[in-house]
Amino acid sequence: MSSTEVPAGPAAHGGQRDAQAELIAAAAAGLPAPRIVVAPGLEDASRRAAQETAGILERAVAHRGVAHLALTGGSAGVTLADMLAKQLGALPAPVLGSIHLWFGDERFVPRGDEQRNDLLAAPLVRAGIPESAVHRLAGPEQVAGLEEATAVFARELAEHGPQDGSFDVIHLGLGPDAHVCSLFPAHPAALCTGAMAVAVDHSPKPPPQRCSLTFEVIHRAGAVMVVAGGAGKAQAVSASLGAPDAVAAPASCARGQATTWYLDTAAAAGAPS
Ligand SMILES: O=C1O[C@H](COP(=O)(O)O)[C@@H](O)[C@H](O)[C@H]1O
Repeated sequence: MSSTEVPAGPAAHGGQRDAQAELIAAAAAGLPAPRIVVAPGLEDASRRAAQETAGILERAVAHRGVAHLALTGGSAGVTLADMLAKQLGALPAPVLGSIHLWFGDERFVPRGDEQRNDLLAAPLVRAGIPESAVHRLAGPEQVAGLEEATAVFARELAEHGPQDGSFDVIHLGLGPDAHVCSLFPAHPAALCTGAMAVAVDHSPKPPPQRCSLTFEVIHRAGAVMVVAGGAGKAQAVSASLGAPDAVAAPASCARGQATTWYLDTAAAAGAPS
């Protein structure tokens, strides 16, 4: 099945969508429950995540000669990128030269547009990650449309991405509606199975066209790190740390082989005690 086929898309009937939602929730429920780390502020929470990320990537390069990290956008993405640049800047050049950067989701707007998540790669490139190892979604000025951009991205993932689609680390921000990547509540694209990347049209959050990794890829990751700060995220935290439900709270299905939520105290107000 190609990445551009969205089996749970508008053409999919309700029963099919229900079945895919159940499949995703069951897969998430079979993975280890998230560990929760609470820090005083978003910067501290991001620093903790960045420290653990740098350690995992360094060990991956030592073992396999290569490491793959998917970054997030949004408020957490900004602090995470800065903290990570500090941590990675301390690693030897050959390690930095073996790290590949991807994006858990990207907005389908022109390259360089301020809405692009991939602008967050800048501090990491300044820290020593080669620009050639930054894997960016094509913009509308480069391809015919979102479907083609998603297909090209999925091909790049298959050819140059992690073996078996297993990222070493995936960073995820948390939307106030409990979305992760561009997998939104009640949006058919969130239920895509059988593909690594999915085209997300009519996103409830602007811009309306995006490309996202799927839950299948998130579930295969060695480490999934959800980072969130602020009281505005507390309700989403509460909705997401219960039983997995891909439709009502996609973040509840955001689990990998190991999952950690790094929260500041305000966001952690929504976490179970
Ligand atoms: O649109 C997006 O939103 C989420 C969360 O963003 P925030 O600004 O509410 O923290 C982000 O994780 C995702 O990567 C991004 O594209």
